[in-house]
Amino acid sequence: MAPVAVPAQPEASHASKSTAQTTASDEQQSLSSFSDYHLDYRLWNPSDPTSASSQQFVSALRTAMVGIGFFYLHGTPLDVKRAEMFDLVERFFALPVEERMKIDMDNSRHFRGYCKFGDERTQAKQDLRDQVDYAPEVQPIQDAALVEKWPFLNLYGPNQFVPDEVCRDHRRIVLDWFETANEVSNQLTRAIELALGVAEGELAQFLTGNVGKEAVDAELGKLGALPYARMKTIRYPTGDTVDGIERSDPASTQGVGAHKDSGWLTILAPSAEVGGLEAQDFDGSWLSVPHVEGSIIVNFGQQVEFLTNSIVQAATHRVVSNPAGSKDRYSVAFFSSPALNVYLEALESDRFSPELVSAWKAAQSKRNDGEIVSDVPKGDLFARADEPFGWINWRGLVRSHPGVVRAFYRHIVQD
Ligand SMILES: O=C(O)CCC(=O)C(=O)O
Ligand SMILES: [Fe+2]
Repeated sequence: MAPVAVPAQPEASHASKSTAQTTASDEQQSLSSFSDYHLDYRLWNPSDPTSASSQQFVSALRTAMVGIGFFYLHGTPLDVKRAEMFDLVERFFALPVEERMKIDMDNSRHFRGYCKFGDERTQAKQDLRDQVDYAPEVQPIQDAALVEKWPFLNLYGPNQFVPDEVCRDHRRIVLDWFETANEVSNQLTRAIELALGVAEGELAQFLTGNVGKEAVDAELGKLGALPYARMKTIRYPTGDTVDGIERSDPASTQGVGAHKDSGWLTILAPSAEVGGLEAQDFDGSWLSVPHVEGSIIVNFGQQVEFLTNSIVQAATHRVVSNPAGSKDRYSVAFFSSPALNVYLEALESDRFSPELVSAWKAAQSKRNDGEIVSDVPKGDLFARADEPFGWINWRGLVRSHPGVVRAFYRHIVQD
Protein backbone atom coordinates (compact mmCIF):
# COMPACT_ATOMS: atom_id res chain seq x y z
CA MET A 1 0.00 0.00 0.00
CA ALA A 2 1.30 3.42 -0.88
CA PRO A 3 1.28 5.87 2.02
CA VAL A 4 -0.43 9.12 1.09
CA ALA A 5 -0.27 12.62 2.48
CA VAL A 6 -3.38 13.48 4.52
CA PRO A 7 -4.37 16.67 6.29
CA ALA A 8 -2.60 17.23 9.62
CA GLN A 9 -4.29 15.33 12.42
CA PRO A 10 -5.23 16.77 15.78
CA GLU A 11 -2.81 15.65 18.43
CA ALA A 12 -4.04 12.46 20.07
CA SER A 13 -4.17 13.04 23.81
CA HIS A 14 -2.71 9.63 24.55
CA ALA A 15 0.80 9.99 23.25
CA SER A 16 2.44 6.99 21.64
CA LYS A 17 4.05 6.29 25.03
CA SER A 18 0.79 5.01 26.47
CA THR A 19 0.53 2.38 23.76
CA ALA A 20 4.22 1.50 23.88
CA GLN A 21 3.51 -1.17 26.48
CA THR A 22 1.49 -3.10 23.91
CA THR A 23 3.19 -2.22 20.66
CA ALA A 24 6.67 -3.11 19.56
CA SER A 25 7.91 0.39 18.86
CA ASP A 26 7.13 4.02 19.55
CA GLU A 27 6.60 4.72 15.85
CA GLN A 28 3.03 3.60 15.55
CA GLN A 29 1.72 3.83 12.00
CA SER A 30 -1.61 5.44 11.25
CA LEU A 31 -4.32 3.88 9.10
CA SER A 32 -4.98 7.38 7.78
CA SER A 33 -1.64 7.41 5.93
CA PHE A 34 -2.63 4.60 3.53
CA SER A 35 -4.39 5.69 0.34
CA ASP A 36 -6.06 2.28 -0.08
CA TYR A 37 -8.05 2.94 3.07
CA HIS A 38 -9.63 6.23 1.91
CA LEU A 39 -12.86 5.97 -0.09
CA ASP A 40 -14.96 8.81 -1.47
CA TYR A 41 -18.65 8.17 -0.93
CA ARG A 42 -19.55 11.03 -3.31
CA LEU A 43 -18.43 8.83 -6.21
CA TRP A 44 -21.23 6.40 -5.44
CA ASN A 45 -24.48 7.22 -7.21
CA PRO A 46 -27.31 5.22 -5.57
CA SER A 47 -29.63 5.76 -8.53
CA ASP A 48 -27.01 4.54 -11.02
CA PRO A 49 -24.67 1.93 -9.52
CA THR A 50 -23.34 1.07 -12.97
CA SER A 51 -22.20 4.62 -13.84
CA ALA A 52 -18.46 5.19 -14.32
CA SER A 53 -18.30 7.09 -11.06
CA SER A 54 -20.10 4.37 -9.08
CA GLN A 55 -17.82 1.79 -10.65
CA GLN A 56 -14.81 3.81 -9.53
CA PHE A 57 -16.18 3.64 -6.00
CA VAL A 58 -16.76 -0.12 -6.26
CA SER A 59 -13.23 -0.64 -7.46
CA ALA A 60 -11.80 1.29 -4.49
CA LEU A 61 -14.10 -0.64 -2.18
CA ARG A 62 -12.79 -3.91 -3.60
CA THR A 63 -9.27 -2.93 -2.62
CA ALA A 64 -10.42 -2.01 0.89
CA MET A 65 -12.34 -5.29 1.13
CA VAL A 66 -9.17 -7.34 0.87
CA GLY A 67 -7.46 -5.20 3.50
CA ILE A 68 -7.58 -5.28 7.29
CA GLY A 69 -11.29 -4.48 7.41
CA PHE A 70 -11.20 -0.77 8.30
CA PHE A 71 -11.47 2.24 6.00
CA TYR A 72 -12.24 5.95 5.94
CA LEU A 73 -15.38 6.93 4.05
CA HIS A 74 -15.31 10.57 2.97
CA GLY A 75 -18.30 12.74 2.17
CA THR A 76 -21.23 10.88 3.74
CA PRO A 77 -24.36 12.73 4.89
CA LEU A 78 -23.23 12.09 8.48
CA ASP A 79 -20.52 14.76 8.17
CA VAL A 80 -22.96 17.66 8.52
CA LYS A 81 -24.67 15.99 11.49
CA ARG A 82 -21.47 15.34 13.40
CA ALA A 83 -21.21 18.61 15.36
CA GLU A 84 -24.80 18.37 16.61
CA MET A 85 -24.32 14.71 17.53
CA PHE A 86 -21.14 15.25 19.52
CA ASP A 87 -22.71 18.24 21.26
CA LEU A 88 -25.58 15.97 22.34
CA VAL A 89 -23.20 13.25 23.52
CA GLU A 90 -21.21 15.71 25.64
CA ARG A 91 -24.43 17.18 27.11
CA PHE A 92 -25.75 13.73 27.96
CA PHE A 93 -22.61 12.56 29.75
CA ALA A 94 -22.37 15.88 31.61
CA LEU A 95 -25.74 15.17 33.28
CA PRO A 96 -25.62 14.09 36.93
CA VAL A 97 -25.32 10.32 37.06
CA GLU A 98 -28.77 10.14 38.74
CA GLU A 99 -30.31 11.62 35.57
CA ARG A 100 -28.40 9.23 33.32
CA MET A 101 -29.49 6.31 35.52
CA LYS A 102 -33.15 7.16 34.84
CA ILE A 103 -32.63 5.44 31.51
CA ASP A 104 -30.59 2.58 33.02
CA MET A 105 -30.47 -0.41 30.66
CA ASP A 106 -31.34 -2.67 33.57
CA ASN A 107 -34.88 -1.22 33.30
CA SER A 108 -35.24 -2.35 29.68
CA ARG A 109 -36.09 -5.91 28.73
CA HIS A 110 -35.10 -4.84 25.19
CA PHE A 111 -31.45 -4.09 26.13
CA ARG A 112 -31.73 -0.33 25.52
CA GLY A 113 -30.38 2.53 27.58
CA TYR A 114 -27.49 3.64 29.74
CA CYS A 115 -24.75 1.31 31.02
CA LYS A 116 -22.75 2.86 33.78
CA PHE A 117 -18.96 2.94 33.92
CA GLY A 118 -17.11 -0.32 34.29
CA ASP A 119 -20.12 -2.65 33.85
CA GLU A 120 -18.91 -4.05 30.55
CA ARG A 121 -16.12 -6.55 29.99
CA THR A 122 -14.06 -7.67 27.00
CA GLN A 123 -11.86 -10.75 27.33
CA ALA A 124 -12.76 -10.92 31.07
CA LYS A 125 -11.38 -7.45 31.80
CA GLN A 126 -13.28 -4.27 32.71
CA ASP A 127 -13.80 -1.83 29.81
CA LEU A 128 -13.21 1.77 30.90
CA ARG A 129 -16.27 3.35 29.34
CA ASP A 130 -19.93 4.12 29.84
CA GLN A 131 -22.45 4.26 27.03
CA VAL A 132 -26.04 4.43 25.84
CA ASP A 133 -27.31 1.61 23.60
CA TYR A 134 -30.03 2.07 20.99
CA ALA A 135 -31.74 -0.14 18.40
CA PRO A 136 -34.72 0.30 16.03
CA GLU A 137 -37.55 2.28 17.63
CA VAL A 138 -40.28 -0.36 17.23
CA GLN A 139 -43.17 -1.94 19.13
CA PRO A 140 -42.41 -5.03 21.23
CA ILE A 141 -43.57 -8.28 19.65
CA GLN A 142 -46.96 -9.16 21.15
CA ASP A 143 -47.22 -12.90 20.47
CA ALA A 144 -46.24 -14.25 23.92
CA ALA A 145 -45.92 -17.87 22.80
CA LEU A 146 -43.51 -16.96 20.03
CA VAL A 147 -41.50 -14.68 22.30
CA GLU A 148 -41.18 -17.50 24.81
CA LYS A 149 -39.98 -19.90 22.16
CA TRP A 150 -37.60 -17.37 20.55
CA PRO A 151 -36.36 -15.09 23.37
CA PHE A 152 -34.37 -12.98 20.92
CA LEU A 153 -37.71 -11.51 19.84
CA ASN A 154 -37.44 -9.48 23.06
CA LEU A 155 -34.82 -7.39 21.26
CA TYR A 156 -37.68 -5.61 19.48
CA GLY A 157 -39.06 -2.69 21.49
CA PRO A 158 -38.65 1.02 22.28
CA ASN A 159 -35.48 2.91 23.16
CA GLN A 160 -35.05 4.95 26.31
CA PHE A 161 -34.54 8.70 25.93
CA VAL A 162 -34.10 11.52 28.42
CA PRO A 163 -36.90 14.13 28.26
CA ASP A 164 -36.21 17.33 26.30
CA GLU A 165 -36.20 19.49 29.42
CA VAL A 166 -33.29 17.43 30.79
CA CYS A 167 -31.38 16.83 27.55
CA ARG A 168 -32.71 18.69 24.56
CA ASP A 169 -33.34 16.74 21.34
CA HIS A 170 -31.89 13.46 22.60
CA ARG A 171 -34.48 11.44 20.73
CA ARG A 172 -34.50 13.44 17.53
CA ILE A 173 -30.72 13.58 17.08
CA VAL A 174 -30.16 9.90 17.86
CA LEU A 175 -32.97 8.61 15.63
CA ASP A 176 -31.86 10.87 12.78
CA TRP A 177 -28.26 9.61 13.04
CA PHE A 178 -29.49 6.02 13.27
CA GLU A 179 -31.52 6.36 10.06
CA THR A 180 -28.73 8.11 8.14
CA ALA A 181 -26.07 5.60 9.21
CA ASN A 182 -28.44 2.78 8.29
CA GLU A 183 -28.85 4.23 4.81
CA VAL A 184 -25.07 4.49 4.39
CA SER A 185 -24.80 0.84 5.43
CA ASN A 186 -27.49 -0.14 2.90
CA GLN A 187 -25.72 1.71 0.10
CA LEU A 188 -22.39 0.12 1.02
CA THR A 189 -24.07 -3.28 1.00
CA ARG A 190 -25.21 -2.70 -2.58
CA ALA A 191 -21.66 -1.63 -3.51
CA ILE A 192 -20.25 -4.74 -1.78
CA GLU A 193 -22.59 -6.92 -3.89
CA LEU A 194 -21.13 -5.31 -7.01
CA ALA A 195 -17.57 -5.66 -5.72
CA LEU A 196 -18.13 -9.37 -5.04
CA GLY A 197 -19.93 -9.85 -8.35
CA VAL A 198 -23.11 -11.32 -6.83
CA ALA A 199 -26.67 -10.44 -7.84
CA GLU A 200 -28.48 -7.36 -6.57
CA GLY A 201 -30.16 -8.12 -3.26
CA GLU A 202 -28.19 -11.27 -2.54
CA LEU A 203 -26.62 -9.69 0.54
CA ALA A 204 -29.25 -7.01 1.15
CA GLN A 205 -31.88 -9.72 1.74
CA PHE A 206 -30.07 -10.75 4.91
CA LEU A 207 -30.32 -7.20 6.26
CA THR A 208 -33.92 -6.53 5.24
CA GLY A 209 -35.03 -9.99 6.34
CA ASN A 210 -37.02 -10.37 3.13
CA VAL A 211 -35.55 -13.75 2.34
CA GLY A 212 -37.06 -16.60 0.35
CA LYS A 213 -39.58 -18.65 2.35
CA GLU A 214 -37.34 -21.70 2.52
CA ALA A 215 -34.76 -19.75 4.50
CA VAL A 216 -37.14 -18.84 7.31
CA ASP A 217 -38.55 -20.92 10.14
CA ALA A 218 -42.28 -21.38 9.45
CA GLU A 219 -43.47 -20.05 12.82
CA LEU A 220 -41.01 -17.20 12.89
CA GLY A 221 -42.01 -16.45 9.31
CA LYS A 222 -45.47 -15.46 10.60
CA LEU A 223 -43.88 -12.30 12.00
CA GLY A 224 -42.44 -11.29 8.62
CA ALA A 225 -39.07 -9.58 8.23
CA LEU A 226 -37.35 -8.49 11.45
CA PRO A 227 -34.57 -6.08 10.47
CA TYR A 228 -32.26 -5.02 13.28
CA ALA A 229 -29.29 -2.78 14.03
CA ARG A 230 -27.67 -1.28 17.12
CA MET A 231 -26.04 2.01 17.95
CA LYS A 232 -24.02 3.31 20.90
CA THR A 233 -22.97 6.72 22.11
CA ILE A 234 -19.86 6.13 24.18
CA ARG A 235 -17.67 7.97 26.70
CA TYR A 236 -14.15 6.95 27.73
CA PRO A 237 -13.72 9.11 30.82
CA THR A 238 -10.60 10.39 32.53
CA GLY A 239 -10.02 10.52 36.27
CA ASP A 240 -9.31 8.12 39.14
CA THR A 241 -12.99 7.65 39.90
CA VAL A 242 -15.91 8.07 37.51
CA ASP A 243 -19.36 8.93 38.88
CA GLY A 244 -18.08 7.74 42.25
CA ILE A 245 -17.05 4.37 40.79
CA GLU A 246 -13.45 3.26 41.38
CA ARG A 247 -11.41 1.79 38.56
CA SER A 248 -10.91 -1.90 39.34
CA ASP A 249 -7.34 -1.67 38.00
CA PRO A 250 -5.97 1.90 38.16
CA ALA A 251 -3.18 1.01 35.71
CA SER A 252 -5.52 -0.37 33.05
CA THR A 253 -5.85 1.44 29.70
CA GLN A 254 -8.48 -0.90 28.24
CA GLY A 255 -11.13 1.48 26.83
CA VAL A 256 -12.53 -1.49 25.00
CA GLY A 257 -10.47 -4.63 24.61
CA ALA A 258 -9.48 -6.22 21.29
CA HIS A 259 -12.56 -7.53 19.50
CA LYS A 260 -14.22 -7.96 16.12
CA ASP A 261 -17.70 -6.47 15.78
CA SER A 262 -20.34 -9.16 15.66
CA GLY A 263 -22.61 -7.73 12.99
CA TRP A 264 -22.49 -6.56 9.40
CA LEU A 265 -20.94 -3.08 8.96
CA THR A 266 -19.90 -0.64 11.67
CA ILE A 267 -20.19 3.06 10.86
CA LEU A 268 -18.06 4.80 13.45
CA ALA A 269 -17.59 8.46 14.30
CA PRO A 270 -14.57 8.67 16.59
CA SER A 271 -13.59 11.64 18.70
CA ALA A 272 -11.81 14.37 16.74
CA GLU A 273 -9.86 15.46 19.79
CA VAL A 274 -8.85 12.39 21.74
CA GLY A 275 -7.19 9.44 20.00
CA GLY A 276 -7.11 5.86 21.16
CA LEU A 277 -8.83 3.82 18.45
CA GLU A 278 -6.50 1.18 17.02
CA ALA A 279 -6.84 -1.48 14.31
CA GLN A 280 -4.70 -4.59 14.11
CA ASP A 281 -2.70 -5.07 10.93
CA PHE A 282 -2.26 -8.57 9.50
CA ASP A 283 1.21 -8.86 11.05
CA GLY A 284 -0.25 -8.29 14.53
CA SER A 285 0.98 -4.71 14.95
CA TRP A 286 -1.49 -1.99 15.93
CA LEU A 287 -2.24 1.02 13.72
CA SER A 288 -3.72 4.20 15.18
CA VAL A 289 -7.02 5.25 13.62
CA PRO A 290 -7.44 8.98 14.20
CA HIS A 291 -10.46 10.95 13.03
CA VAL A 292 -9.97 12.55 9.62
CA GLU A 293 -12.06 15.67 8.99
CA GLY A 294 -14.93 15.07 6.55
CA SER A 295 -14.98 11.29 6.97
CA ILE A 296 -16.35 8.50 9.07
CA ILE A 297 -14.81 5.10 9.66
CA VAL A 298 -16.28 1.86 8.38
CA ASN A 299 -15.31 -1.58 9.50
CA PHE A 300 -16.48 -5.01 8.49
CA GLY A 301 -18.22 -7.15 11.10
CA GLN A 302 -17.95 -10.89 11.46
CA GLN A 303 -21.00 -11.69 9.32
CA VAL A 304 -19.39 -10.12 6.25
CA GLU A 305 -16.40 -12.36 6.91
CA PHE A 306 -18.68 -15.37 7.39
CA LEU A 307 -20.71 -14.81 4.22
CA THR A 308 -17.63 -14.22 2.08
CA ASN A 309 -15.72 -17.25 3.39
CA SER A 310 -13.18 -14.88 4.94
CA ILE A 311 -12.16 -13.27 1.66
CA VAL A 312 -13.23 -10.12 3.54
CA GLN A 313 -11.83 -9.91 7.06
CA ALA A 314 -13.64 -8.55 10.10
CA ALA A 315 -11.30 -5.99 11.61
CA THR A 316 -9.67 -6.62 14.97
CA HIS A 317 -9.71 -3.34 16.88
CA ARG A 318 -9.63 -1.79 20.35
CA VAL A 319 -9.65 1.54 22.16
CA VAL A 320 -6.67 2.42 24.33
CA SER A 321 -7.90 4.74 27.03
CA ASN A 322 -5.92 7.38 28.85
CA PRO A 323 -7.42 7.82 32.34
CA ALA A 324 -4.76 10.43 33.15
CA GLY A 325 -5.59 12.55 30.07
CA SER A 326 -7.12 16.00 30.26
CA LYS A 327 -10.25 15.27 28.18
CA ASP A 328 -12.83 12.50 28.03
CA ARG A 329 -13.10 10.67 24.71
CA TYR A 330 -16.48 10.28 22.95
CA SER A 331 -17.52 8.18 19.99
CA VAL A 332 -20.70 7.19 18.14
CA ALA A 333 -20.93 3.70 16.68
CA PHE A 334 -23.70 2.30 14.46
CA PHE A 335 -23.71 -1.46 13.88
CA SER A 336 -25.83 -2.83 11.06
CA SER A 337 -26.85 -6.43 11.49
CA PRO A 338 -28.51 -9.27 9.64
CA ALA A 339 -32.23 -9.41 10.41
CA LEU A 340 -33.28 -11.49 13.43
CA ASN A 341 -35.31 -13.91 11.29
CA VAL A 342 -32.69 -14.92 8.71
CA TYR A 343 -30.49 -17.97 8.41
CA LEU A 344 -27.09 -17.03 7.02
CA GLU A 345 -25.33 -19.31 4.63
CA ALA A 346 -21.89 -18.51 3.28
CA LEU A 347 -21.65 -17.72 -0.45
CA GLU A 348 -19.77 -20.18 -2.65
CA SER A 349 -16.31 -18.69 -3.16
CA ASP A 350 -16.21 -19.66 -6.84
CA ARG A 351 -18.94 -17.11 -7.50
CA PHE A 352 -16.78 -14.10 -6.68
CA SER A 353 -15.77 -11.80 -9.53
CA PRO A 354 -12.33 -12.26 -11.16
CA GLU A 355 -11.53 -8.66 -10.15
CA LEU A 356 -12.12 -9.48 -6.49
CA VAL A 357 -10.14 -12.69 -6.66
CA SER A 358 -7.17 -10.97 -8.25
CA ALA A 359 -7.31 -8.11 -5.70
CA TRP A 360 -7.34 -10.75 -2.97
CA LYS A 361 -4.40 -12.65 -4.48
CA ALA A 362 -2.40 -9.43 -4.80
CA ALA A 363 -3.12 -8.61 -1.15
CA GLN A 364 -2.23 -12.15 -0.05
CA SER A 365 1.12 -12.03 -1.81
CA LYS A 366 2.10 -9.00 0.26
CA ARG A 367 1.31 -10.75 3.54
CA ASN A 368 3.39 -13.28 5.41
CA ASP A 369 2.35 -16.33 3.34
CA GLY A 370 -1.25 -15.18 3.71
CA GLU A 371 -0.88 -15.47 7.49
CA ILE A 372 -3.19 -13.26 9.59
CA VAL A 373 -2.25 -12.46 13.18
CA SER A 374 -5.17 -11.38 15.39
CA ASP A 375 -5.70 -11.09 19.14
CA VAL A 376 -9.26 -12.41 18.61
CA PRO A 377 -10.02 -16.02 17.60
CA LYS A 378 -11.38 -16.41 14.08
CA GLY A 379 -15.15 -16.64 13.88
CA ASP A 380 -15.94 -16.34 17.59
CA LEU A 381 -19.32 -14.83 16.68
CA PHE A 382 -19.99 -16.34 13.27
CA ALA A 383 -23.61 -17.07 12.44
CA ARG A 384 -24.71 -20.68 12.29
CA ALA A 385 -26.55 -22.02 9.28
CA ASP A 386 -28.97 -23.99 11.50
CA GLU A 387 -30.42 -21.13 13.56
CA PRO A 388 -31.94 -17.71 12.96
CA PHE A 389 -29.49 -14.84 13.32
CA GLY A 390 -31.40 -13.37 16.27
CA TRP A 391 -29.63 -15.89 18.50
CA ILE A 392 -26.24 -14.29 17.75
CA ASN A 393 -27.48 -10.86 18.85
CA TRP A 394 -29.23 -12.36 21.87
CA ARG A 395 -26.18 -14.28 23.12
CA GLY A 396 -23.91 -11.26 22.73
CA LEU A 397 -26.27 -9.00 24.68
CA VAL A 398 -26.96 -11.55 27.41
CA ARG A 399 -23.21 -11.99 27.92
CA SER A 400 -22.55 -8.23 28.03
CA HIS A 401 -25.46 -7.20 30.25
CA PRO A 402 -25.95 -9.46 33.28
CA GLY A 403 -28.05 -6.75 34.97
CA VAL A 404 -30.77 -7.08 32.31
CA VAL A 405 -30.63 -10.87 32.64
CA ARG A 406 -31.06 -10.60 36.44
CA ALA A 407 -34.02 -8.26 36.04
CA PHE A 408 -35.92 -10.10 33.27
CA TYR A 409 -34.41 -13.38 32.16
CA ARG A 410 -33.32 -15.34 35.24
CA HIS A 411 -35.72 -18.13 34.27
CA ILE A 412 -34.27 -18.68 30.82
CA VAL A 413 -30.58 -17.77 31.09
CA GLN A 414 -28.27 -19.85 33.25
CA ASP A 415 -25.09 -18.31 34.66
O1 LIG B 1 -15.19 3.97 20.53
C1 LIG B 1 -14.67 3.60 19.50
O2 LIG B 1 -13.99 4.36 18.80
C2 LIG B 1 -14.81 2.16 19.04
C3 LIG B 1 -15.85 1.39 19.76
C4 LIG B 1 -15.98 -0.04 19.34
O3 LIG B 1 -15.13 -0.60 18.70
C5 LIG B 1 -17.19 -0.81 19.70
O4 LIG B 1 -17.97 -0.35 20.55
O5 LIG B 1 -17.40 -1.90 19.13
FE1 LIG C 1 -15.96 -2.39 17.79
